[in-house]
Amino acid sequence: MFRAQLSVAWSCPAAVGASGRLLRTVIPGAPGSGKHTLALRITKHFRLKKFSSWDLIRENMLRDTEIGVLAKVFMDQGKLIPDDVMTRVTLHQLKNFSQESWLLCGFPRTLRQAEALDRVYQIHLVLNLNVPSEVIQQRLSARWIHPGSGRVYNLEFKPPKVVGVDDLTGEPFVQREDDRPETLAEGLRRPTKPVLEYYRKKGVLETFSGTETNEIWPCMHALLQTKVPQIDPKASVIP
Ligand SMILES: Nc1nc2c(ncn2[C@@H]2O[C@H](COP(=O)(O)OP(=O)(O)O)[C@@H](O)[C@H]2O)c(=O)[nH]1
Ligand SMILES: Nc1ncnc2c1ncn2[C@@H]1O[C@H](COP(=O)(O)OP(=O)(O)O)[C@@H](O)[C@H]1O
Repeated sequence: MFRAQLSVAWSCPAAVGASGRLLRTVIPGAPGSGKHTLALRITKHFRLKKFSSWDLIRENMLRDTEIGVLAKVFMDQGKLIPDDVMTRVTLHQLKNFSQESWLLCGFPRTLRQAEALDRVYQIHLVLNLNVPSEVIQQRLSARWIHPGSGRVYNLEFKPPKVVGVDDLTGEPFVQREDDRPETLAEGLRRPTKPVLEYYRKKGVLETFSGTETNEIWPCMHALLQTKVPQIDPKASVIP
């Protein structure tokens, strides 16, 4: 059993965020490692604007854009979307938020994406999730999503109010094609080792190991408290 722990010493000066400097954070994360669940908690507690690569892709797929059609081909095979496409949509989205602190969820996952991001923005903090593969397999077999909004459920961890339908719209939810054990086993959607090594060398990588999001969250919360203003400093860490 893993214990939630920070395996790398905190490296950024405590003044970041508190000094009013913009904080650029990324949470790359393997499928099922809990990055979306944690990113939602982060934005509930801290003044960070969240961008999720999955939201960007999903919106394009729903609108049937050229990018959406292309993305679907790769996603259906359980693969990552090509670097140039993913980088272009992400950087385009960030352009309008040059004066805000942000959190990128699911990007970058390859060295090329990290380098492209670096050419435009200095990344101050990388939240790396280290969750055992067998735990991931189990979670994803129980992951259901509402395709319209991207809201994520889990029959064990975050069950809907009514089985089979989205809490807000009452519309049916579905399982993702690419959450099949066969596609996951290939590990094609994991952030690659070079991308993590790239950030480790820059001294911005913070690794959280654990089998439960609720175990990782207090550690992540404690770290973020030193770097970015909280929405309500008196609010409890409990999500
Ligand atoms: N059993 C269990 N499920 C979790 C936990 N954390 C997240 N989940 C669920 O696992 C699935 C994957 O989490 P998600 O945040 O979507 O992972 P992502 O693919 O890294 O964004 C979702 O269905 C979550 O509701 C946990 O600690 N335990
Ligand atoms: N940074 C990225 N580079 C390439 N493809 C991506 C990236 N982020 C998301 N995608 C594509 O969108 C899909 C859904 O994204 P997300 O929900 O974040 O993935 P997962 O749960 O698989 O980690 C991914 O499986 C992948 O096909």
